[in-house]
Amino acid sequence: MSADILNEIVVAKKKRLAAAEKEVSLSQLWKRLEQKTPPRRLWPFAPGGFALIAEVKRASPSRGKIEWALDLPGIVQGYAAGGAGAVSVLTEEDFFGGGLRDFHAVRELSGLPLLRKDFMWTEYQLVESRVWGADAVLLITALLGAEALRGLVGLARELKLEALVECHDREEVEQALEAGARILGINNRNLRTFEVSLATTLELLPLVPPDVVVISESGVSGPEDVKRLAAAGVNGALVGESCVRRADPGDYVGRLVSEGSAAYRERR
Ligand SMILES: O=P(O)(O)OC[C@@H](O)[C@@H](O)c1c[nH]c2ccccc12
Repeated sequence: MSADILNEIVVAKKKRLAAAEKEVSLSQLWKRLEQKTPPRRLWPFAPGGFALIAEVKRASPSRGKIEWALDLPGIVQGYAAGGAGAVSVLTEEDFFGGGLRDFHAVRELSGLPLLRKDFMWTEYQLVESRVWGADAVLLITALLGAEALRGLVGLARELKLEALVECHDREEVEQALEAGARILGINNRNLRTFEVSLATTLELLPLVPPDVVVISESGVSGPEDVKRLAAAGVNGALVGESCVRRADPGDYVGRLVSEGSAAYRERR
């Protein structure tokens, strides 16, 4: 596997996209959208509070297989019982073992707001996300660049999808804010090198105005991490691996939510 995994993922995704467009055209997707109910808000993720996005993740390029044969109903019920504010579902097939089939299954299992997590740069993918019942989508600044990001943030707004705009450094935070992002995801993992450090979130946090929500993504491995982030004023954490590996995802998510919320309240 080459060092620049992001490019490899994009190459694979392009093939998948071409196949999808052959099956269902963009205009057919827009038509299907007409029958859909409006998306839910990511309501707990307001500036001034702390909430958790728990992720459904079978595998990743950095870890290989994490929980390949997930017990989806068990995990999703656990996430809801533990008080997760939203669920993130990986739909990338070739490197994360996900898919829209997982997304659909989770949609059927849960009334929680759902984030579609994929590598997206086209109108087709955003409309498709809404058709499959997504409430929010991930937009990766490193993948898009400033101009494309601005276009997709606008399109997401038109579609009434919330956008979690992912950044990893100062320049990307600036691009995301200029694009009009209201929910910023600061990824502690460098998507090119896989290095993970919670310090990334803590360092970039002061660049973000108070009315923009900040979610710390990746590498959260327990309540201590969540406490550290919430105490610094971070509004939420997106947690995958450490949640899906648990035999008791509900208890674990419950602890993350209560410790994070307490640390956020007690912060000043
Ligand atoms: O499993 P972790 O380390 O808790 O990470 C979850 C999530 O942040 C990670 O899956 C992620 C963040 N940004 C992404 C972009 C694409 C794919 C995956 C991701």
